[in-house]
Amino acid sequence: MIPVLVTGGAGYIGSHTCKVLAQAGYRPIVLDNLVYGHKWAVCWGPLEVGDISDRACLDAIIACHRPEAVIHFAAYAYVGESVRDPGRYYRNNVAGTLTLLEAMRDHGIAHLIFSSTCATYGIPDQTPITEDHPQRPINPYGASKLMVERMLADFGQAHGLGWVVLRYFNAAGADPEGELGEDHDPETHLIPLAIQAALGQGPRLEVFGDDYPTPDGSCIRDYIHVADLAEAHVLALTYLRNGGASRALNLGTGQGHSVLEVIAAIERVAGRPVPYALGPRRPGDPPALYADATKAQALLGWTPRYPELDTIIEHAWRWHQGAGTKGG
Ligand SMILES: NC(=O)c1ccc[n+]([C@@H]2O[C@H](COP(=O)([O-])OP(=O)(O)OC[C@H]3O[C@@H](n4cnc5c(N)ncnc54)[C@H](O)[C@@H]3O)[C@@H](O)[C@H]2O)c1
Ligand SMILES: O=c1ccn([C@@H]2O[C@H](COP(=O)(O)OP(=O)(O)O[C@H]3O[C@H](CO)[C@@H](O)[C@H](O)[C@H]3O)[C@@H](O)[C@H]2O)c(=O)[nH]1
Repeated sequence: MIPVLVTGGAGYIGSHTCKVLAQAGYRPIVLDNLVYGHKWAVCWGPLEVGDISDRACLDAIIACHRPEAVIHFAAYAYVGESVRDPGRYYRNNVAGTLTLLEAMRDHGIAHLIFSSTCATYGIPDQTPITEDHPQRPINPYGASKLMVERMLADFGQAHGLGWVVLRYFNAAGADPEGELGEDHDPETHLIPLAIQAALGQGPRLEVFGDDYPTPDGSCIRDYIHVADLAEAHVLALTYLRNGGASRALNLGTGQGHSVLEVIAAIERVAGRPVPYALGPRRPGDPPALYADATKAQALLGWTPRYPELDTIIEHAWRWHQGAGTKGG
């Protein structure tokens, strides 16, 4: 089993990726400070509780497990909070990643896969968004991710680090086998909030804006199944290990769905209404974001297995309805 260090592997996308890594013959070593992650979500290898900005901790973990590569999920990812408290984002996402990169350099770890985001594009000039679209983030969260992308390019030039930057669109859904799911606290994402509203486990959903220049007036996003994201990481690892050149790749289905379409899909899947109210726009929300993900398909041989919105929601619904959260 090839050891791979997975920072943030107790979180939503990281835990799903560990499962697929293990199935592909890797040994995921999770490093997570458990600020947002869950112990119960680490099932396919050891959990090291620690922080990416703790150099001594990184040195000890790397010396002990000798990972061949790093998959780097650990970050804070609340857009609104990043506007109110940018320092928290630059310190954790940028400075923390710098500590990780220096440790990798000093220990001779040559490959890194990084969780970036469509939020680095800001408000797009055109959709679908291709990787060469200008990156003009409109909030500190997106800016922190773009800064890391720049650091990776520089570490590649100077130290020969090989990297794949994966720019996810909207991660959604849950493990098709029901072992894992989305359990953010606080939760801000549309699909879990709408499901919680349908289950009576949360307040009525507020639709952020119905006056956007879109067919039904609500925002359009590209929802990508978390299991498909997980698969892309394993393929990106294979790509780097086979000598592939460093690249940034969009991960999405290429299909946009409006907030009102998502609500309708949840009502269809759940067979019950989603209580919601129309509200004002949320500051910083671009009207429409969806990916041109043909590069990831061409380069990694990646094709989403669950591109249909109803399937994504079915898996999320099953997760929330069953365990809800394993943490209780
Ligand atoms: N969820 C999305 O739609 C989405 C979209 C684009 C990009 N991303 C990026 O993907 C990654 C994973 O997102 P997620 O939704 O799984 O988030 P998450 O919060 O569930 O997972 C992040 C994990 O990182 C851990 N962590 C944070 N800071 C750490 C630190 N300093 N040291 C060690 N562990 C730390 C947290 O405890 C958590 O378990 C993040 O980098 C996020 O920015 C997510
Ligand atoms: O209560 C809610 C929550 C969301 N929305 C809308 O639903 C869509 C999706 O919102 P959300 O699930 O919050 O995700 P985004 O804000 O689209 O995702 C951003 O936020 C992520 C951080 O978690 C980033 O990493 C992504 O790249 C970035 O696109 C947006 O149009 C929101 O306006 C609502 O109408 N009501």
